[in-house]
Amino acid sequence: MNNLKLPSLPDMANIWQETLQWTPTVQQQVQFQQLYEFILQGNSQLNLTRITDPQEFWEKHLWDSLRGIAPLLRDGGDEDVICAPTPPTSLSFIDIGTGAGFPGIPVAIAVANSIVNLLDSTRKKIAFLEETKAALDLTNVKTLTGRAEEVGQQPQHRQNYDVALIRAIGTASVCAEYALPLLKQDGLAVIYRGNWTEEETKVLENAVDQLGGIIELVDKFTTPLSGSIRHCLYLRKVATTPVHFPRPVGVPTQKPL
Ligand SMILES: C[S@@+](CC[C@H](N)C(=O)[O-])C[C@H]1O[C@@H](n2cnc3c(N)ncnc32)[C@H](O)[C@@H]1O
Repeated sequence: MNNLKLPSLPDMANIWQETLQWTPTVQQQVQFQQLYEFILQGNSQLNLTRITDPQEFWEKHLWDSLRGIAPLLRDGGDEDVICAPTPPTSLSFIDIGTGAGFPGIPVAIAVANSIVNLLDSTRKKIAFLEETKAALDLTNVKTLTGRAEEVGQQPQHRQNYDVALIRAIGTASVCAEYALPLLKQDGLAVIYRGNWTEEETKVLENAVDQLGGIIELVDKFTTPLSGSIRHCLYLRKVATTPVHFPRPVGVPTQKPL
């Protein structure tokens, strides 16, 4: 890494608090900044992200990653309240197709009492994430190189995770086929989307049903800086996923459910 002065992320304490009822600690802010700098520097060798402006990085990578897990963290008393990002018990997460570490790394920074597994098929990206993990001292992060279709059939990973996160990987039914086999019974898949319609929910329902899941919530929200509309889909695993899912590499995308 060189010594060039890199831009600083904006201090968004008020917006974190207003939107998630959570404010990062000084250490977490330092880790977010380190992550930003690592990605800016890594971008010169690897195509990690086109989002490099500090405000845009904050909103589209940091805030968006944590907004996806917000409903998981509700205290159950008031449905409208989103509690600080610390689940009551330690959870095991898997981020499928994590790329430069989103949403998995911000989640690992915010939710230090949980283990976050980062899965990607590109070895170079996983090598970059190993360096990031060491530099940020993220002892709760594990990395895994592989295809979701294959990992989902491996006994050490199948039915092994409480929460599967999946952002910017194909259609929602492909995401569901990658995520649901990896979940324990009652586990939750979080699919991050931009636009979403009721018609798409109806199509997805059929795919999710075949995989042993239900659509528990379609959460629509507005991003705090640019005012964009986004959605997160929350799928609950309510039955065992049939053994032939996920189908072999390439089949979920070529013949979506
Ligand atoms: C567009 S990037 C998204 C990265 C990140 N989730 C984000 O939102 O910024 C897609 C990533 O998924 C990985 N990927 C695509 N298909 C995959 C599969 N079947 N199994 C594992 N990783 C996959 C690619 O290598 C790439 O790093």
